[in-house]
Amino acid sequence: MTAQLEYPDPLASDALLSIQDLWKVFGPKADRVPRRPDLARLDRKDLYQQTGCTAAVRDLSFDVAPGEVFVVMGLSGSGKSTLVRCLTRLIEPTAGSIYFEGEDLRAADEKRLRTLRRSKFSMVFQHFGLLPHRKVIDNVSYGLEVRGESKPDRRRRAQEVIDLVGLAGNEQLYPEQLSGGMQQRVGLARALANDPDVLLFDEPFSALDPLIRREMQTEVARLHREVGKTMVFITHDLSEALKLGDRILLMRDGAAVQLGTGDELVGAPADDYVREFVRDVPRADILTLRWIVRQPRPDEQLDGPELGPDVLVREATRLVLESDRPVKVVAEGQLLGVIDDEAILAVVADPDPSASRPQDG
Ligand SMILES: Nc1ncnc2c1ncn2[C@@H]1O[C@H](COP(=O)(O)OP(=O)(O)OP(=O)(O)O)[C@@H](O)[C@H]1O
Repeated sequence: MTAQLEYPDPLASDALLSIQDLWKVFGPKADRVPRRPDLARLDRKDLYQQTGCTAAVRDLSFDVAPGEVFVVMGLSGSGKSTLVRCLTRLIEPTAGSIYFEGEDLRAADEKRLRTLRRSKFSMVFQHFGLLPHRKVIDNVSYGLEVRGESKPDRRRRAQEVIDLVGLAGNEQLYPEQLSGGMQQRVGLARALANDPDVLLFDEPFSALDPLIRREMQTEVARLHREVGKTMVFITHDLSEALKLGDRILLMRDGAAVQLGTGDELVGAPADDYVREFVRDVPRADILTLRWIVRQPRPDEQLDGPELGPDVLVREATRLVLESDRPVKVVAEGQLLGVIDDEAILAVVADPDPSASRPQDG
């Protein structure tokens, strides 16, 4: 199975965000590029040579489901920041449509957009964007102040989210008195204070050192479990994408290379570019038994232990290797197939992701 790019129908879908045929082209007479197939199909270099334009976002279509963590991943310059800014029209798209809760955002006027940006979306930036002369509590409640909420309401809500992100006790400090990780917690608290429908993260942890970065990823995963917000999360870091993303959109030169779950990218890379991207991922930590189950042979005894298809290969390794019979993979009482030592070792020991193929069911 190769993960498919999705082409959503905003009227039919229950997506929170639905993006269709979205383009952002920078340069002279940019709007001719999406309209003219002879220009639209040029690669980055040729497009620039012929028109002086760069397509930062190139014909993207995808849905984000309510409650989903949707990760946009790609190397520097692949168009991630431009894409996330197009979603709320902080950058005006050149072509395509954006539906949010069924509303056509490209038809919204500036006043409506400001209201939406203030009440429905919150952004968390790489460089925190905190106000240096305001204490933590006042940074967190700033958005509520802009919205005109009363002081007691602001304080109550700010304290709630400060507690939620683990900043209690630091309310009266100024940003410069905090470490990078703590400053980003303030950024998170500020984003949550507005109680938005969607949190947009633009490489929020890139400036943090690796240990703090991992801690913050765990924090975001926990917050997501606790508050269940829809998140669009931009990163160039594959392990971060795999850790956080329900689905991952991999971009290259503005275009979608693959959209799928982490295990789809790792187990069924759409092309050599994705294969190279995921080459060093420990596959046993990402692939589930679904990817390596096979039909039993007629002579095989089917009285071995049972596991579900969504168990990670790493977690199943010991049981499978210790069992003298094939382990059965069972979902809802139905036998999907079996796993043997060979299948496990192929994933644990074989670095080539093209070796695995998922089984249906
Ligand atoms: N205002 C602009 N004018 C012209 N070109 C731009 C502009 N903004 C972005 N670009 C170009 O669009 C492409 C995508 O940029 P973008 O910043 O969205 O990528 P990115 O994946 O977010 O990269 P990074 O991680 O380095 O921020 C790049 O080639 C960039 O040079």
